[in-house]
Amino acid sequence: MKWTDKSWKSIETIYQKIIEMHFIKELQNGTLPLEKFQFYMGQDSYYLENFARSLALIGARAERIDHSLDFIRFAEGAIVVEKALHDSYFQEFGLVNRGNIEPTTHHYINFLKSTSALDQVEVAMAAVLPCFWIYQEVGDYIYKNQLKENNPYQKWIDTYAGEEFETLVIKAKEICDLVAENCTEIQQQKMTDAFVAASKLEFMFWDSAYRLKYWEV
Ligand SMILES: Cc1ncc(CO)c(N)n1
Repeated sequence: MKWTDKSWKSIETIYQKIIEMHFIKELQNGTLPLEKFQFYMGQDSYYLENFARSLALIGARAERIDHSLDFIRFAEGAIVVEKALHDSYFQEFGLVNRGNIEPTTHHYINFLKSTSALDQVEVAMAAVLPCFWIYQEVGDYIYKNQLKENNPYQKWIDTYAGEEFETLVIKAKEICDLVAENCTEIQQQKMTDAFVAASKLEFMFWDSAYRLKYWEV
């Protein structure tokens, strides 16, 4: 079985929980309170910036030069999406600035950066894969199950349900499968562990936005 198939099986229950989340359901039918989306956007701006830094690090560390190019392009893509948040979405949704880095974002971006810097590069590739794959699955899921026209969050949904994003996800999955073939069982398990940890953090990222989870002290 491919590493990606095996690893998706191990996050199937996390994925099911994600699509049942209040945040996702309300994003889907357009009833998500603005304040929660604003919190999410501000945090996502920090997330995307640091996701891009992690992707660039992986690009620098990849064994194969074509994989370096792919990851450098992924990094560029994340910066372009972050720029779109700042240049248009912030204004459209009435966000003045992105605020501070709140606890879950802090956890997630530091997990990505430390994994990308210090762990085996194949493990780092596995750690960033849920950022692509879960968003594509969730984007497609929302797109197919929309309940309402004139959803204020439509543009956000289209970003991740589109073909352009799908192409990136296919590439990121292919690279993980390819590099996993040259890994030992133990190394492959470490890849899966990183994939599972990032998937849990994806859940927490939406959950924290729904709860407006700020630092308490
Ligand atoms: C938290 C999070 N994960 C993944 C993506 C998609 O790259 C995003 N925009 N935000």
